[in-house]
Amino acid sequence: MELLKIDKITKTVSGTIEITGSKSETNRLLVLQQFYPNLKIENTSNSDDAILMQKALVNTTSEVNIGHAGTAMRFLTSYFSVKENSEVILTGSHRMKNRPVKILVDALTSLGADIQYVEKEGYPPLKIKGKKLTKGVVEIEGNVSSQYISSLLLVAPTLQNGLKLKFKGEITSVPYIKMTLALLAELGVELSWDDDTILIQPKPTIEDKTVVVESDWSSASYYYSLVALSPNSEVKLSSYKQHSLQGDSVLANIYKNLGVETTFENNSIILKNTGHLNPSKLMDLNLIGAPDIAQTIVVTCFGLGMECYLTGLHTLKIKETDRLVALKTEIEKLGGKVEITNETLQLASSKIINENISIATYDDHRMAMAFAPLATRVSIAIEEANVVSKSYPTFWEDFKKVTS
Ligand SMILES: O=C(O)C1=C[C@@H](OP(=O)(O)O)[C@@H](O)[C@H](O)C1
Ligand SMILES: C=C(OP(=O)(O)O)C(=O)O
Repeated sequence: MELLKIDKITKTVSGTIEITGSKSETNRLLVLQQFYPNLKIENTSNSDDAILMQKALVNTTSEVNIGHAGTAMRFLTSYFSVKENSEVILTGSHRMKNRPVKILVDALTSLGADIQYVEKEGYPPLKIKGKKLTKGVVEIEGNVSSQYISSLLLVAPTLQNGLKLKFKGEITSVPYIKMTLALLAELGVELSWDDDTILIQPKPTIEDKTVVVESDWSSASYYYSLVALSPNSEVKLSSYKQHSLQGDSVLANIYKNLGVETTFENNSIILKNTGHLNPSKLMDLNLIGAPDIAQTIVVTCFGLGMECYLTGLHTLKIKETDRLVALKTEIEKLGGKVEITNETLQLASSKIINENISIATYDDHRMAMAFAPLATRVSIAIEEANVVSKSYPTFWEDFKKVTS
């Protein structure tokens, strides 16, 4: 699928959709399942990134190519470092070769790992020779990506003395670190987090355990946007919990201010357009804990003609693309006005002026999915629409189901 043209939506948005398990939870549990084979996982993510992860973990060849899957790249760096007697080249897409891993590689090397850069220092591909790591204390910078920390935490209970991890400076995307710790705790790993130090005790085996993954909140964000932009709309999504491990569940609170009410019913959430919205209100949010929903929120505000000021966005520059630049470029094509710095984005209250604009997606699934709800306003086209498969392969079928 190359260019996907979406006609202006005229129908009231409604319907029921099943979304598969969180990509983040799935990728953590898949690593843990290698250490604890009696762990069973249900409602796993059907995303490309989870499938790539699953294949990489059972790889027997000399090279693993992880494509665009950043979380998988970071988690596998630690996984292969502790896999004794293995040797692998861990590589990825062109973009992956420009997403930094030095902080993680330095931390693993200080624990005794054998990792070499194959091309550019600080970036994949990596040549990793797996060995027993005998050290158990590490210091790490926390402000670039939480994935480095989660990566270390996931292998920590397999180290002979566990791990004492001390942060240097601020920490970004904290809910993802808490998710990692919560999953370890669910498997019976003893751990603590006090001030700047996390302690993980060794855990060679676990009791039989089945974990049912909650569905993906980042994927749910596109329906929040669609409902916010569509009067009288109602969409039901399964399977969600009121007490989520996913930081993106903050969506339910954020979208209250964008006219969407969330009701938890059995295992589902029902999103309803309340019609209560004050478009002259400024959306002023710090998204340091939920970076993946930034694009969705900016586009919703643009569609509603609202001003929005987002902070805590410094990690967006090193994701699938530079998401700050991508947002500015594409919103301005439609007639909006956006100002960005390295960590903030300001959207002026503006109207969509141009129709039938083709939105570039920059190999970024979230660019495609975030802009789709603007079809409630104008006919629009999405370039390379199949990029969505990175996290949500059935997105277009599901989107069509509730919009036509
Ligand atoms: O640990 C995870 O599953 C993730 C952590 C976040 O990355 P950063 O910590 O790099 O912001 C997030 O953006 C990514 O999509 C998934
Ligand atoms: C940033 C993302 O993923 P990753 O870092 O795993 O490529 C994402 O899914 O938005």
